[in-house]
Amino acid sequence: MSQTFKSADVASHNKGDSLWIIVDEDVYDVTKFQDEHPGGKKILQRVGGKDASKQFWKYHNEGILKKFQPKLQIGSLDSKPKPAAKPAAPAPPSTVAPSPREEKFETLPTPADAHEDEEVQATLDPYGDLIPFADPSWYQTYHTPYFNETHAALRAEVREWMEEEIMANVTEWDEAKVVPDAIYKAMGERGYLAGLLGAHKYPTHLTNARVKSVPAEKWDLFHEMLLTDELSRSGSGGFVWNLIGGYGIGAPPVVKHGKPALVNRIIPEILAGEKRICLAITEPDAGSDVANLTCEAKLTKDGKHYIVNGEKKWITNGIWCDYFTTAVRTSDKGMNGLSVLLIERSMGGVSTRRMDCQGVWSSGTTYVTFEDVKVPVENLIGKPNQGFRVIMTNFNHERIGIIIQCIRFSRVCYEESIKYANKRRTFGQKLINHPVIRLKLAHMARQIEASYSWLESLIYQCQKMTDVEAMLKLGGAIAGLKAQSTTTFEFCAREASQIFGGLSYSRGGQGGKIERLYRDVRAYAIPGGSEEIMLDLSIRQSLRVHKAMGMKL
Ligand code: HEM
Repeated sequence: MSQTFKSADVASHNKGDSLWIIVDEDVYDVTKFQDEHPGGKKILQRVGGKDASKQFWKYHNEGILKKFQPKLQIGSLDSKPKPAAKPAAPAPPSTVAPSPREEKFETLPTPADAHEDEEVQATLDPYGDLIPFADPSWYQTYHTPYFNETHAALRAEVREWMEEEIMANVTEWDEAKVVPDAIYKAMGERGYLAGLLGAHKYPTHLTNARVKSVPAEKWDLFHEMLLTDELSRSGSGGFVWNLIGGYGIGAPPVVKHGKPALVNRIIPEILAGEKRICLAITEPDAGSDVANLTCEAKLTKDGKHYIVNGEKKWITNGIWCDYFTTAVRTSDKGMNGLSVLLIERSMGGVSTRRMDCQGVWSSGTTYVTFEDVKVPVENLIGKPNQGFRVIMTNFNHERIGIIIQCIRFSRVCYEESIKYANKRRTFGQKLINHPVIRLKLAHMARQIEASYSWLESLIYQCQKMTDVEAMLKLGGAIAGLKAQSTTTFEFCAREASQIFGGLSYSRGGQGGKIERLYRDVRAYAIPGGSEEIMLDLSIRQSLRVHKAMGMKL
């Protein structure tokens, strides 16, 4: 925005027929916009020709400016400092430029002997808004044994994308119940889909896409965790599930247990973001109780195909998917009669319809029917009647994804609340000065930090173990943390809602993220194993493992 104005130039545009306002030293022409302003036109006219920054920030959050700037901003005041030139390539993590709203931060001197201690890594530069507990502590100069410069570089890359192309649109997409295909495609091109496979190594053999800021050979599970975490800053389960809800649970079983010919045929296009895949397990009558699934697959007499008939319900992304990683019954022996088949929409007999749900609107929750779908035996994932094992191995990855999202959504609730509490005044005080509000924030923060520390430690264990070892040894703890993170999310959404009051009861606006997340809670507390099932499993499974280790009771 090259045009500059003096305050006096702006002052003359103070009537309905030519109405300009100033926000943060930028000049906006709201003449045409005033009639559509949701807050009314009179309120704009009252500040016509003036600096309306104070009033603007009282009623809006940052997203509004980002969204309307291209349309309404006509220039800046001559008093506004010129922005620093943007680096051409992503800045190395040690020189990540603070955003204009960031405060300058003086890094405390590090004890010289810290570098001699191998266990203590150098801290990374401060990043983000530096609100305590609103980001993981390693963003805020605290020591970390898990994250290094490659993680910091990925963080900068993803956050830049989110800020520039995603954040301002999330509400609109959620209301429209869809995310543009171009965003999913970008997930492929940016190498993010490949990085989210839950594999210990970046799958260079299946894709040419690379993550710009992280060399493929350095990719680890903490990069994957960070990627999901940063995507979740959107504050929309619908957005995150649209991008990774189906893919993140539908693709890994194929890559891990599918025949090489099948993997090589379908996975590259999926990783490129050109084709979509989902996981179809749950049925109208069987959720966590997977041993009772009834969708049947009968082998043809010539042994070359399965004929699949049955229904699947609450299938994330189903309406948009080309491929369905599907649990089917191939014999009547309970959990020993399940198999997993990769069903392709192009085979015919596959119908999908959108389900209207309480939350995660843009995720495409789907009811699927299979009618005499003829599936070649080459599409069997794993061995016949051993599908239960494939499904179980997948659950850890699914649950960890849910945990990461829930913890970040809890942080979003906390962050939005603490920002709002620092500007909203009641009874002559800012909300933050009321102890009852600080108590709410403290209860949110303690649960967020406890959950996140457990998450980091479990990711580290996963990084060190094989999938099978992790499935056996960590299944209990991961189930426990899933329940911990969903209850934390529910708590934070509720408390944030109390802090925002009516603003989180109506959709959109300042409390919009809270209203949406409050509706999204159940989409996390129920699927992937409900809280009740998770808590029970956490003890049962852990006891079983520790008995095998030689536990003495
Ligand atoms: C660039 C200028 C502005 C734009 C683009 C804008 C945009 C919007 C939008 C999109 C909303 C709907 C609620 C939301 O999504 O947050 C809104 C609501 C509102 N705006 Fe503005 N606005 C501008 C300036 C102002 C100014 C200067 C004032 C006050 C002097 C103001 C007062 C309000 C009020 C009171 C509401 C209703 C808030 C509520 O529902 O709680 N706006 N505005």
